[in-house]
Amino acid sequence: MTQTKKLLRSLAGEVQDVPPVWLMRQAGRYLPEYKATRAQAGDFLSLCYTPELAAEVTLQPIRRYGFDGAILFADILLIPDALGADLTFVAGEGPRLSTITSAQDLARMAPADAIHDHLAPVYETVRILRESLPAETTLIGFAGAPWTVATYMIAGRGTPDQGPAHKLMREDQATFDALMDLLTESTIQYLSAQIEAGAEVVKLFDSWAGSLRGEAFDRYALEPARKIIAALKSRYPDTPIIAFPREAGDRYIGFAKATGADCVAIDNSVSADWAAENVQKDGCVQGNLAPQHMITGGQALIDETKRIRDAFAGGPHIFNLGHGITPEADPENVNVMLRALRG
Ligand SMILES: Cc1c2[nH]c(c1CCC(=O)O)Cc1[nH]c(c(CCC(=O)O)c1C)Cc1[nH]c(c(CCC(=O)O)c1C)Cc1[nH]c(c(C)c1CCC(=O)O)C2
Repeated sequence: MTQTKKLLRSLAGEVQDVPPVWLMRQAGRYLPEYKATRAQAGDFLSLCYTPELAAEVTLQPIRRYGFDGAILFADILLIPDALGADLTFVAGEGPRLSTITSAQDLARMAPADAIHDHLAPVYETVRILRESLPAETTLIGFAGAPWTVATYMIAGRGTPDQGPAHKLMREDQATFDALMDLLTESTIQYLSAQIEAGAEVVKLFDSWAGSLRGEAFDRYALEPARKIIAALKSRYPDTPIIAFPREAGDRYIGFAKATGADCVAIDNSVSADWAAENVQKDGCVQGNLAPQHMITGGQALIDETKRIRDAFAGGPHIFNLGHGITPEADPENVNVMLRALRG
């Protein structure tokens, strides 16, 4: 079928004069309407698990900006929560979970196929969104990649260097590998259910891929992505998949080919010129404006937006940031970016 949605056209390999655009974390605390709905929900997890409210915050940035992609409002830590990791979000401090530092800790987790009751509200959010999004907007589902999710499950919180996860990998590889396998299987099941409910694209966030080097990158970033993508493609061959091995550096080269991803999202630690030459030669790329420009704005935001658009103009491209938009961003700067991009 020939695609009419802009985002799906780029994912199918089409080169467009004006690329489709959406922003990581586009539903978030920089928007006053998000803060209002979050207050109504009470806390972040209640927002994630209340389909009508999760759908509402997903739609807010679409109404305000007309992005080409709407990303399901949820979180990568909902899989650990569904597995029994007792997730909470401490205001101003981020996520807290039970820790996994031994085979006994891991044995307390539920099996992969037990996640669906807990995650049913997320699938319901997807169904609501497919009915309420504008016809031209593509719905993106997502999950965290096993390594990134494992770093939170092992440490019980976010860590600057993923130290606890590296330690478990080194000292008890059997437990580490078993956790990675559990997450790989859970992710296949979770993303399959999102696609069944109506997600048109899925994205795999490996936010901490950059702390894996050499053979560890192959084994714990590349290989799980390959397995997940192969399983999804065998069931849903027409659903495009975006992989985001953040801060992979030169390991971005060949990542799409090695994993079967239709698009690789590029963070802003590499230049657009470099990524166009080395990564986009294999297919669609997404990225890679530095999120700080959404705080600072001005002519630099306009110039950078155009420079990135032009650097990627020779191949399929989805315009986005290199990482999530931050709470300090000025909502008006998103309009400045959109005018520069589309004008
Ligand atoms: C590592 C990670 C997480 N979550 C996510 C990642 C991977 C992407 C990345 O690297 O940023 C992904 C994510 N988190 C959220 C989305 C929703 C969709 C969207 O992008 O708009 C997505 C795709 C909502 C959220 N997830 C979170 C918020 C803020 C919660 C709030 O409203 O207080 C949002 C909008 C909370 C969250 N969630 C997570 C952390 C560490 C935190 C706390 C830090 C913070 O507050 O930003 C885990």
